Formats: sequence, structure tokens, C-alpha cells
Amino acid sequence: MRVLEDDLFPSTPGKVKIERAGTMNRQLHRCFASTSTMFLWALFLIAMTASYLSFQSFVDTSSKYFAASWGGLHWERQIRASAAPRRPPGSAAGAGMSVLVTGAAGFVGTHCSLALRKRGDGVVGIDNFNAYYDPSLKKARKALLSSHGVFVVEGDINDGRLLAKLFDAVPFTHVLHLAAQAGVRYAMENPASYVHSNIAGLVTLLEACKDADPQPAIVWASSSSVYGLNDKVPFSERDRTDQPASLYAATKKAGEEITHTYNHIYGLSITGLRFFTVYGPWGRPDMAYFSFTRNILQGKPITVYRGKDHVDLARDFTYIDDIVKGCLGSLDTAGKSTGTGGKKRGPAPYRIFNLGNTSPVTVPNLVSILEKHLRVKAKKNMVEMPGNGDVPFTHANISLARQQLGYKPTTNLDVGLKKFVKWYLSYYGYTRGSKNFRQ
Ligand SMILES: O=C(O)[C@H]1O[C@H](OP(=O)(O)OP(=O)(O)OC[C@H]2O[C@@H](n3ccc(=O)[nH]c3=O)[C@H](O)[C@@H]2O)[C@H](O)[C@@H](O)[C@H]1O
Repeated sequence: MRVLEDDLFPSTPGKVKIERAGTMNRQLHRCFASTSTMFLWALFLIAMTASYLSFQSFVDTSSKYFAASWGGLHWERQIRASAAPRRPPGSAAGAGMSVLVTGAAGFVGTHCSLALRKRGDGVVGIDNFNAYYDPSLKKARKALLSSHGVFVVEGDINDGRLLAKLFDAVPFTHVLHLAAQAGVRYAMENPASYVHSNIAGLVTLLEACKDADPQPAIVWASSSSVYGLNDKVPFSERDRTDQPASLYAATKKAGEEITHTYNHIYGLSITGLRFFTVYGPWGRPDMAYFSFTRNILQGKPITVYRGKDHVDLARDFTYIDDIVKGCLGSLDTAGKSTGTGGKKRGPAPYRIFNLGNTSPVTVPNLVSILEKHLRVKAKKNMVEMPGNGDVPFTHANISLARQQLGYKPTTNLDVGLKKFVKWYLSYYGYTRGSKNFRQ
């Protein structure tokens, strides 16, 4: 720029008038020449950037394609083999189902997949193995499933292409949708994960189900948390559910509304199950009974929340085997979806059931039972319940599930926690008297 200015306004005043016109012409010519050079350079740079970007997107797409853990003939063979029912011909229970279980490497997903497989149904699992809690526990559950012939695809329910591929490979009769972002209090830390899994993921799954031919019947996990601030006990399916206390609860409530629209528009058969604080072997480490056990064994303090005026919090803790019976009962009684290729052919069932235990236990009582089975005294910090989405108590009315599913919980908290503690000690390699934990 300095060179150009110096040339246009030369520093020798006497020459200015005489040489001005010629100099101007020359300078303008040079100026245009350099502008067009700059223009060409700019074009060249734009072309380079464009080709770099398209190369990048090619690399991204192809690396995604090549890195995908699904697809291919071998993969499809595994899917079909896992999905094939193996009930003996002429079995009273019929030909058997082909069930796609989402969240199969999760706590409830693993137990349900095993129970389905054991009675001869075909099961394919899908799980994204996210790191909300220790993924090695999820991998261990996957290994357990694999040893029973259940194949689990590593993938996300937000991946519509993967879901379409699964429905192309297998005419699933049922979907047991358990994949979700769980946990009531974590919603304040990571709200987006609840929207991603419980809203966006649910819609992607429903889209795949509605497009599938045949359309499967869907049984999915809602939550007792939808009762929110409702204080009429026991909670009945007819009670109001429009006062959620946490974002988790709000996304589960939204799921009930979203599934209703898919039932209404596309004729998908829907059953929503409101689980009440499910616990047991292979459970979720983020839940109180599990983290209390870990801390008690490690000699660390536990924080026990208390309600207003020092009232103890209570939960209708429900043992996993009872929940599994409720899930299988729901699959067995689910009416068929009526649509094909995204078109409704007639009304389909829309059901919601409470799956609880009907006998709430206070959190301090839960701790006493754990102390008894662990034979270790807990170091308790009693603190007032923070305003983080918790509700003071839950209590299920299960008449509807009893009537329509034959649901009848049989395991009380004492027996259930005894089984959990036995599993915990063996899974984490703890021998009484020793301080060697794997955790
Ligand atoms: O039924 C459900 O729909 C939900 O059940 C479960 O939620 P919750 O009933 O809240 O279970 P959980 O966290 O074990 O806390 C149990 C009790 O311990 C208290 N609690 C908890 C932690 C702590 O450090 N201290 C404490 O006192 C706490 O205040 C509470 O009173 C599932 O996690 C959830 O995903 C969903 O499925």
C-alpha cells in the first residue's frame, strides 16, 4: 500500500504537472493489474478452501462409514440368528416373539433380555454404552447376554439409519424400549442428555417403528417420577401427572404424550410402564442403594436426605425380578399395531401401568437393611433434601397391572437387598474381612 501511495504522489514537486497524466495512466494500469491479480488470488483461495472442505466432508463421511460397528453380511447374520425365536414347535406359549430391546446393556434391559431369551423368544439388543456410569459394568452385562445368545448392537437410538437397517433385517414383533437417560438429580448437571435420549431418541425410534412393516408393538419405560408433586397416595394411573419435579420426570411425561400421538396417528400399539425405584443385582451404580453399599464397604460416609420437618423420605422400592415379570406380561398382552408403511389401518391399544411394590420403605430403613446384610455400620450424614428434583415419597397402586398383566410383586426390600448384596460382593471380588475391592 505504501508503494502505491508513493507512486501516485511522487515526492519531486517539479515533475508533478508534466508527468501527471502519463503517470496516472501507468499507475491506473498497474493498479488494475494488481487488482485483477488479487482477484485471481482470491478465486484461487476460494477454490482451494472449497475443495479442502469437500475433501474433509468426504473423509468424515467415509471414516464414519468405515468406523461403523454395524453393517455387512456377517453382522446381519448375527442379528437374524439372535432375533429368531427358539420355542419348541407346538409350545403352549405360541411361536415366540422377536424383540428389539433398546438399552439392552442397561440394568432392566439385561434382565429382560435374559428372561425373554430363556423362555425361547428372539432378542436383539441395542445400547450406546455411554459413560453416565461405569461402562465396564455395561460391557460385563453385554458379555453375560452374549453367553446366552443375545447379540447387542453398539449404537444409538438417535441413529435412524441403524434402526432402519435393523427393521430391514428382522420383522420385529415387539420393541421393548428401555434406553434412556436415567437419574433424577443428574438432570440439573446435564439437561441436554435427557432431551437427547428421552425426547429426540424416543421420536427417532417411534419413526422407525411407524415405518416398519410389520409395525411392532411397543412397550417402554416411563417412570413413577411423572407423579411429581402429586400427594394423593397410593399413586394411581388416573392421578394427575402435570406437576413434574425434575427435568427427568418432565421428559418421561413428554414421552407419554409423544407415544400417544404415534398411537393416534399411525396405529402403533403402545404400553408405558411407570417403574418405581427398581433395584437388584447388576443394578445402576448411580442409585442410592448401590452407592450406599459401595461407601459403607469402603468406610466412607453416606448422605441421607430428609424431608421438611425431619420427615424421612420413602420409596416404593421394586425388585428387578418383579419388574421383569411386569415387562414380559406387558409384551405378552400388547395388542398388535395396526398400521403399515406409516399408514394407520385402525385403532391400536394405548396403555399405561404402574409397576411398583405397593409398600414404601423409608431411606433410613433401607440403610439399616444394608447394614444388616453387609455387617458393617454406615457413617450417616443426615441432610435436608436439596431442591434438586427429588420427591418426598412414592407409593404405587398396582390394581390395573394386576388385573391386566397378572402382575404380582413377591420380593420385599429385605430379601431383594440380600440378593443384591450377594451379587455385589461377588461381582466386585470382595471377601469379608479383606479390603480388596475392584471398585
Ligand atoms: O422411580 C423412578 O422413576 C426413579 O427411580 C429412581 O430414582 P429415585 O427414586 O430418586 O432413586 P435413588 O436415586 O436411588 O434415590 C432413592 C432415595 O434415596 C435418596 N437419596 C439418594 C441419594 C443420596 O445420596 N441420598 C439419599 O438419601 C433419594 O432422595 C431417594 O429418596 C431412579 O434413579 C430414576 O432413574 C427413576 O427411575
